Amino acid sequence: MTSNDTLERLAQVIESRKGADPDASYVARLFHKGLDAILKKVGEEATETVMAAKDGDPKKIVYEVADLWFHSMVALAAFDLRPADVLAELERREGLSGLQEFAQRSQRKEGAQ
Ligand SMILES: N=c1c2ncn([C@@H]3O[C@H](COP(=O)(O)OP(=O)(O)OP(=O)(O)O)[C@@H](O)[C@H]3O)c2ncn1[C@@H]1O[C@H](COP(=O)(O)O)[C@@H](O)[C@H]1O
Repeated sequence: MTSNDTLERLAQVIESRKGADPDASYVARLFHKGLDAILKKVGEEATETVMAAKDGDPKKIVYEVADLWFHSMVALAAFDLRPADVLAELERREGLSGLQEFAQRSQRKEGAQ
């Protein structure tokens, strides 16, 4: 079993919660509350990840990043996007140095001016 399978399985569960009973499911409740509530959770979990990293406790960091990934996946689902879309973008970037990509972006900006 690969980690891609885990993400895809979770994405399917998240998708199945659209329109489900908000009293029976946390994800259904988030969808029911709407995009602002979902994005608020993403922001909170990002902050909690930073705090865990500042504490330097590896277990806490993994726990908070799991919360962040999970809520980010709910946000993706709100836009009918899937983990495969993000993985495809990461694959596209594979082997392209961040510095190289930044230089290309700067050149494009200069060309546009
Ligand atoms: N991976 C998760 C997952 N990660 C975190 N959470 C929930 O996210 C909620 C918010 O987390 P917070 O850190 O904000 O905790 P909190 O309870 O608000 O409390 P504080 O941290 O503020 O003190 C908690 O209730 C967690 O249980 C999750 N809820 C669901 N899933 C997955 O989603 C599936 C569907 O869940 P349901 O829709 O509830 O059936 C589950 O089977 C899981 O696989």
